[in-house]
Order: sequence, then structure tokens, then C-alpha cells
Amino acid sequence: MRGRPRVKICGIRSLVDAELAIKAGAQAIAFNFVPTSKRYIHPEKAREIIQVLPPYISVAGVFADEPRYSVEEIVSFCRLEVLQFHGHEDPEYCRRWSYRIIKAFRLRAEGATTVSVGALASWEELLREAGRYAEVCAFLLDTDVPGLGGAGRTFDWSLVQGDLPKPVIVGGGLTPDNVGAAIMALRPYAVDVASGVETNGQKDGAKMRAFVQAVDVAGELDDEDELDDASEW
Ligand SMILES: O=C(O)c1ccccc1N[C@@H]1O[C@H](COP(=O)(O)O)[C@@H](O)[C@H]1O
Repeated sequence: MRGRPRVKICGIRSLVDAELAIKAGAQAIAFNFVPTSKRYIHPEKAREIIQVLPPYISVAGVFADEPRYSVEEIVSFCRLEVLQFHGHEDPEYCRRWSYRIIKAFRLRAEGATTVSVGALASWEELLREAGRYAEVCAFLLDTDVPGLGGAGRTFDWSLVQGDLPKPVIVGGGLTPDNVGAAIMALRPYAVDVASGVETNGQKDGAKMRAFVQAVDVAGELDDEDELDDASEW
């Protein structure tokens, strides 16, 4: 992909965070329902925020290894539109949802020599895993870090050596300074950021604006390289 990637800002915990992200130009925001995450938000609070959002902003929920009934309950209570499964969910778990599903794969961190259980260390492993998840709408490529995600660390981008069968969202340690390079290297459908737009653990409006501007610049450069191709997302 091709052209200007979409931006998702993850770990929204207040209405102010949501407003800043939307004003900065994000197309999607996400609420984190992983209980161990420092960005966890209670469903009641997420629902309050979602109820007053303007239209045309995609709203996602991040889950990791959560029982299905519990996800169903939170999704319908909060009226989420897209679900991001960030744990060890297998292809069977990712089937037969009435919502769009993004499956996250955790890739070897830049500079690391080993990976944790379920994380991927080569293009061949990634390609094989991606082929198993027929019913998801996109893959999120994130970094293998303790706590499953959100640590602000990049993965080894050279592991990605071609196209995957679904649109690719790139996350993991992106910042206003490196997101342009990530886009030029990986040409994703979308980029995803949590830590890189925060200061002292709080969402930072200036960093969010700088992030979206960096995506705009890289997206324009990418556009110049591309002929319109309606067959690609
Ligand atoms: O943000 C978290 O705390 C988190 C916890 C558990 C699973 C996923 C989490 N966040 C996701 O991690 C990536 C990258 O975050 P970062 O930019 O490196 O901080 C992002 O996709 C979040 O959705």
C-alpha cells in the first residue's frame, strides 16, 4: 500500500485524548481493554467517550487473550467497530465475529536475537501465520515486547520482505521522527502509535500533530511513486 497511510492512535483514556487525536487528523482511535496495560480503560469510561465522538472516526478496541463472551460484552456495551486481537488468539478464535478483526503479530524486536512464545522471527514464519487467518480484515505488525505491546520499541523492519494477503498496519515504537522511514520501508495501509505520541505517560497533542504531519509528508512521497491501482488497498 500505497498512498497516504491511515493513522490510528491507540490508548485513548479521556475525552481530551480523543479530541486531540481527532483534531490532529487521526482516522482511527483505539481503547485498550487489556487489564495489565498501563493504557487500560474501563468499559464504562470508554463508552462515555465513544457516545460523544463525531462521525467518520473509526473506533477500535484492543484485547489480548480475553474470553470471547467478555469481548462480546465490552464490544456491544461500548459500540466498538473494529477489534484488535493482540495476544495469542488462534485462527479459530478470530472466526465468526460480526465485527472487523485486526490480528496483531509480534515480530522480533530490533537488536534482539530471540523471541518470546508466539512471536515471529522470520518472513517465512510471518507469511505462514498470516495465511492461517482468513477471516480477519488486516494484520497489525508490532514488536515482541514484555506485556504484549505498547512499549515504544520498534521491530526489525527487514523481517518484512513482501506483501501479506491482507492490508498491513505497522506499529511498535513509531514516533514523529521515524514514522516516515517506516512508511517508506514497509508501505503500510495504516500506522499505529501509542507511546510515541505521549509525554510522561499522557497523550501529547503536539506529538500527535507532528506524527500525522510526518505521515502526510511520507504519504505524499509515496503517492508520487505510485500509479492508481484500484486492486490494492
Ligand atoms: O499499549 C499498550 O499498553 C498495549 C498493551 C498490550 C497490548 C497492546 C498494546 N498496545 C499496542 O501496541 C502497539 C504499539 O504500541 P507503541 O506505539 O509501541 O507504544 C499499538 O498497536 C498498540 O495498539
